[in-house]
Amino acid sequence: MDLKAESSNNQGSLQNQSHGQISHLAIDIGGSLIKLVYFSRSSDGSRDDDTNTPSKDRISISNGDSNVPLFEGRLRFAKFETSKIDDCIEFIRSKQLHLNGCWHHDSTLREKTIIKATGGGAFKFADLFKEKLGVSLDKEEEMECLVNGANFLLKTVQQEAFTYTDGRKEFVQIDHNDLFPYLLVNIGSGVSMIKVDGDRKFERVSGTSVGGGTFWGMGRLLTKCKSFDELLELSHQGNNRVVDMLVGDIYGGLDYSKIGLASTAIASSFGKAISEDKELEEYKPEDVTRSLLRMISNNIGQISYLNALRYGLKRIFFGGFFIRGHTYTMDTISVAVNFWSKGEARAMFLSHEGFLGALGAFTGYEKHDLEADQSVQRCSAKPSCIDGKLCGTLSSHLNEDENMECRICTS
Ligand SMILES: Nc1ncnc2c1ncn2[C@@H]1O[C@H](COP(=O)(O)OP(=O)(O)O)[C@@H](O)[C@H]1O
Ligand SMILES: CC(C)(COP(=O)(O)O)[C@@H](O)C(=O)NCCC(=O)O
Repeated sequence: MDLKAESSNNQGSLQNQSHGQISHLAIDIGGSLIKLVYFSRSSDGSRDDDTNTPSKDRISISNGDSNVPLFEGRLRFAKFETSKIDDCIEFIRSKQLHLNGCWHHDSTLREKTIIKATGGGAFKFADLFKEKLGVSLDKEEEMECLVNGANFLLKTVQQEAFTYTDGRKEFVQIDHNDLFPYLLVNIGSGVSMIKVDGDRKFERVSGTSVGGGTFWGMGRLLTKCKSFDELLELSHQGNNRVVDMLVGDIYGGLDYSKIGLASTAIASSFGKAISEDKELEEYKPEDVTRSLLRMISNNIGQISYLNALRYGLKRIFFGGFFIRGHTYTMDTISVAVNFWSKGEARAMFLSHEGFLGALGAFTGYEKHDLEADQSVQRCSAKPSCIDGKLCGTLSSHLNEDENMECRICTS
């Protein structure tokens, strides 16, 4: 297949864009947030139109048969609250991302643009996308997308996984030959725990409904915070000991050494509230928030560890937007895993934490390649790294808009 020729045939539909040429939009519509990943292609082979990105900072797309780059550009990330899905649709429309999801080669089918989509919203909002943008959502299984996204990142991005202990972030070098098995814990609105044994080899072994949605929902009710970030910021300033009942509160300031509990350990989350004659308004919102965050993070850390123990897994990777790169959250989860495993298991975090599902859906474009369907051959364009054939090193950072950008450096 001559992908270059097809690409230039397609030029017409792309010319009107004021930014780099876009292709392969994938979307993950979760209970709380919508995540988008799309590929923005350099039109002149040297620079991204809207970014001044040096030409070495590029992701390459090959036709799957070879590693010869056909397109260069970058993967872009964006997110929206699911409750503001209209803003997301407007964003897609304004950037014309929907015109370049999976574009049919066959002119009779050109009207039928398909976008790879995952998460419950791919079902819930399919009609809305059809009605507002005229696109069909090609549904990819959510757990499969999470695993594909995690495996892709762990194999491709140099500084993707890191530990967080005692306020120190330390990147972990992943040995590709020794990646499996591991436990993937995705903390979204709810929490899924997946035992990953290889590429496309996995089993969802557990989950809990006490997750990110619980923190955001309860936090909102208890503090009247208007945004998730405000809630996180508050928790940063709080002291959970004002709200939580500690072992020392029960044991007259002493440790309960016989069962290994320090006087400072939490005996009962929110437990102090029962013994004090105080109304909610008399507690500082920052203390309540801190206690809530700690309760939820501890609980997830503990259940994760128990599942790792159940299946003999030493490594636990945490993803999902609940973590939000928040140091206190990561610290609490790390301490919980370390405490319960007596130092045997390690909590690791992912730089692209919230985009696992969307990236996994993005890699789904590969499948069309395998199906070798003439009508969808254009879909066989894919980042060569997804194929496992690395062109370079993917690096990432958070930009000011908190949209993450990641690039492949071809040096
Ligand atoms: N800007 C935000 N708005 C709402 N929730 C956020 C935000 N940033 C992080 N979160 C947290 O991330 C969770 C959603 O994580 P995510 O992985 O996107 O899951 P889902 O796929 O269920 O939407 C929310 O429940 C909340 O705890
Ligand atoms: C149903 C879900 C897979 C949906 O994913 P999400 O939108 O929360 O990312 C997730 O919320 C979940 O795994 N909840 C926990 C359900 C349970 O195992 O009890």
